Amino acid sequence: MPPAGPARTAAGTDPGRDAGAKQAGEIAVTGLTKVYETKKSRFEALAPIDLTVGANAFVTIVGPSGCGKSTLLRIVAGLDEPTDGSVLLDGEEVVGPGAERGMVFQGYTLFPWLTVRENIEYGPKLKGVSTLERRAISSHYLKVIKLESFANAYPKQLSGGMKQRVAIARALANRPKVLLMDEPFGALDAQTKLEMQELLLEVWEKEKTTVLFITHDIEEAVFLSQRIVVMGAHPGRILKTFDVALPARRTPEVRELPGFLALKRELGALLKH
Ligand SMILES: Nc1ncnc2c1ncn2[C@@H]1O[C@H](COP(=O)(O)OP(=O)(O)OP(=O)(O)O)[C@@H](O)[C@H]1O
Repeated sequence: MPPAGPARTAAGTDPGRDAGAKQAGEIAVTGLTKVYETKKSRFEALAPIDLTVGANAFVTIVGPSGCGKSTLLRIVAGLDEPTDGSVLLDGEEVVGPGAERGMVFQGYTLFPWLTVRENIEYGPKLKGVSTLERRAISSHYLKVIKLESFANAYPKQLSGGMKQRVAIARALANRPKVLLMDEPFGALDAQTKLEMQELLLEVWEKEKTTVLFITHDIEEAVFLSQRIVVMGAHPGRILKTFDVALPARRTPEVRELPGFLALKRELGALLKH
């Protein structure tokens, strides 16, 4: 896990954001390619990709299995290198993992030997943030994810949805400008998934973090996103981008709107080919 960013607030204030915090979080991917090469084979995973994700935007990538979604996200995270092209975060080239980019994956990546609170405080602790400030940060995010009463529980005592809430809080505790989420709700049951989607939107509105989100679930993409990027395979490339013209506040009723259903249908048809 990347090290934490500096905590900029004193205990007792809202450590989510403060006036001095650096905002923004614009991702600019330009001419990005990825070729996996061995002595015997050459596989073009990503053809040139150009994609801008504005600061505080919520952008989702959908596409068939193997089209390179995770590869693209890993390169944006700095966990993998592009073959060509670049990723800029607020104009600065991404050359490795960094605290300003938080990751949440499908698998539960919590430390089983740490409590929920200790998991959330892990990043700030690595960075040398004082005990008092760490406590303020974890208390804030425990509230954000609505798990205050589980602060001292261990991951094995939590349900799948609760674990993913902690994973989100742990990423946020590093004060990232960007949250990179790779199928974070893919392993959850249908009802928990819906609850997590609503919680994530609440968190996103509150924390003003840019979100780049991968999913296989078209309904999830339409419900969450301001913009949906559809990728195709062989090689991985962007087929089409949709701006989601739905009310900014995504209440459950939004799922019944004609515009919601029409976009879901259009995406479904596009992904069938
Ligand atoms: N380290 C690697 N070496 C060789 N090929 C790889 C490597 N990592 C990924 N690939 C290939 O690159 C392609 C894109 O993989 P990637 O995991 O990015 O796809 P994806 O769209 O995220 O798929 P899924 O939706 O199934 O998770 C796949 O064909 C995969 O086999």
